[in-house]
Order: sequence, then C-alpha cells, then structure tokens
Amino acid sequence: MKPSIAFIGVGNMARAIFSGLLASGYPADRIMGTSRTPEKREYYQQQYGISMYSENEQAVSEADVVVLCVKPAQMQAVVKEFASFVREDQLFISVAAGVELDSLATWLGKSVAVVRSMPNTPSQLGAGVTGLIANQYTDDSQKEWVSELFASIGSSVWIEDEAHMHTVTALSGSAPAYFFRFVEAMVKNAKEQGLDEETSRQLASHAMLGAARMIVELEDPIDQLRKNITSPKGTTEQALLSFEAADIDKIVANAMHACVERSKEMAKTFSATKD
Ligand SMILES: NC(=O)C1=CN([C@@H]2O[C@H](COP(=O)(O)OP(=O)(O)OC[C@H]3O[C@@H](n4cnc5c(N)ncnc54)[C@H](O)[C@@H]3O)[C@@H](O)[C@H]2O)C=CC1
Ligand SMILES: O=C(O)[C@@H]1CCC=N1
Repeated sequence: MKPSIAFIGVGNMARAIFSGLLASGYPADRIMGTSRTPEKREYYQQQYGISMYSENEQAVSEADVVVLCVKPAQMQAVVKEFASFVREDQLFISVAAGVELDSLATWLGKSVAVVRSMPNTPSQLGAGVTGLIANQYTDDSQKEWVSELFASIGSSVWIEDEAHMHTVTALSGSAPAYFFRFVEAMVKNAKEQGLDEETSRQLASHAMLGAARMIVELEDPIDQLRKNITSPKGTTEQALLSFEAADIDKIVANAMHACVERSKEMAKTFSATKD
C-alpha cells in the first residue's frame, strides 16, 4: 500500500502537488489535506476525492508522510501546534521558501526525517521541477521515495549545500512567474498592434513552450539555439538589440538577486534560533 500523505495547508502549492500526484495515479484515498474553512474542505473532497480534515493534528496522526504547505510566516506556529503528535517513523517535507532544515527540526522537536523542497506550480501538470535537500535523519530509502514522489510531478534535483536553496528559489521556484510576466507583456503589445487576445496568447505561449522544449530536449548550447533564429540584418536581431540596449543581463540579475535577498531575509526572520 502506498504511504499516506497529509498536506498541511491546502493552497496553491499543495493543490499543484496533489493534483499532479493524482494525475500520475497516486490513489486519492492515500491523500489527506487540512483546511479550517468548511467550504474548502467540501470543495477539495468533492473535486479531488481526497480526505479533508479541519484539524492538523488528526491528519498528522494518520499520515506516513506530512507535506508542510503553509506560508513561511505561519510555519513555526503550525508545526509547534501538532508537534506532540509527531512520530519518529514519519517523513516531513516542507515546501516553504526560506525556512531552514534546522528550524523545522527544532519545531518538530524529534529526531525525525525532514526534507526541504523548493517546487513550482507547473507540478500541477506533471511539468514541475523541484530542488531538494534532506536532514541527517533522512535515510537513503526515504530520499529515494521523495525523488520518486517529485518525479511523478516533473523532475527533481538534490542540492548539496542548503545555502544554494536561495538560488534554487530564484531559478526555478519563482521563475514561472517571471515567464508569465514576460508573456503578459508580449500579449499586451500584440493586442496594441491589433491582434486579438486569444490569437496573441496562443502564438506567444506556444513560442515559449517550443523554445523551452528545444532547450530541454536538444543538446545544442542555448546561445546557438538563439543564433539559429537570428539572421544578420533580420528581424530577430533588431528585437535582441533592443534587449541589449536595456541591459537584459542586468535586468535579470537584479530580479534574481532581489529574490535571493528576500529568501535570505526570510531565513533569518523565520528561524528557530530567534526563539
Ligand atoms: N506558490 C508557489 O509557486 C510556491 C510556493 N511555495 C511555498 O509554498 C507554501 C504555500 O504557498 P502557497 O500555496 O502559494 O500559499 P497559499 O496561501 O495558497 O496556501 C497556504 C494555505 O495554508 C492555509 N493555512 C494557513 N494557516 C493554516 C493552518 N493553521 N492550518 C492549516 N492550513 C492553514 C491557508 O488557508 C492557505 O490555504 C509557502 O511556504 C511558499 O513559500 C514554494 C514554491 C512555489
Ligand atoms: O513567492 C514565494 O514566496 C513563493 C516561493 C517560490 C514561489 N513562490
């Protein structure tokens, strides 16, 4: 029988993960969620067939694996509330940005396996990518199970040094939002040029999907893929020159740096060493 998984805090990220799991064939009767709102419990039960509880303690007690999906600022209070129900044979997976393994272990209060993950919302379609790091109590078979779990909703990468989780957050956790913003700007401009919304959205999004597939599926260096489209004195060259004039490297570096700095700030603010 598959391990039972409890999602504590059912919002955007939890929904993305368990809907990806369900689509990959994970049995709905092995998935639980918690919400304090009766309407949300009813909705998730009806829509996804998972069991919904109002009390985190109950879900934690019944679970083999607990996925912590509340906001970073809520994590300490939520974990401390159910800590007395934690068993050492359980596995905890946190998805929270900027909450470190040591803090989670301190709040859980036991020598328990904890994996810190940084997933992203494309997990919902089985197209996620997740950065992972485990604490010292996580054994190889648990790590393998976690790899399989995230493989069923996309792909995953184990990170050696927890400090790199800040970069992972900037590179893949938050990144789908950058791409959405880019396509929003493209669609807006195409509409200003007279194309309708639906056509603009279809052309821009499929151009992005095709380009992403080329990066993932072909071995060519990314700059070569770009050069293959850029005829000398052609149209693409003019668009790219406009990016260079606006210093695209700097724009992207500033954005990633801002993301990393916020992640570091959160790690300080939401730390057990502050208790
Ligand atoms: N949204 C994203 O793309 C990503 C989010 N994350 C992480 O996922 C976590 C959740 O983020 P989102 O899903 O975007 O937020 P969200 O606000 O959609 O979900 C959080 C949920 O927790 C619930 N909640 C709050 N207090 C609770 C309690 N005491 N007991 C049970 N449930 C409670 C809220 O009602 C809400 O539904 C965060 O820690 C974030 O850093 C990580 C990677 C990507
Ligand atoms: O914005 C956030 O804090 C979360 C973490 C990565 C994506 N969303």
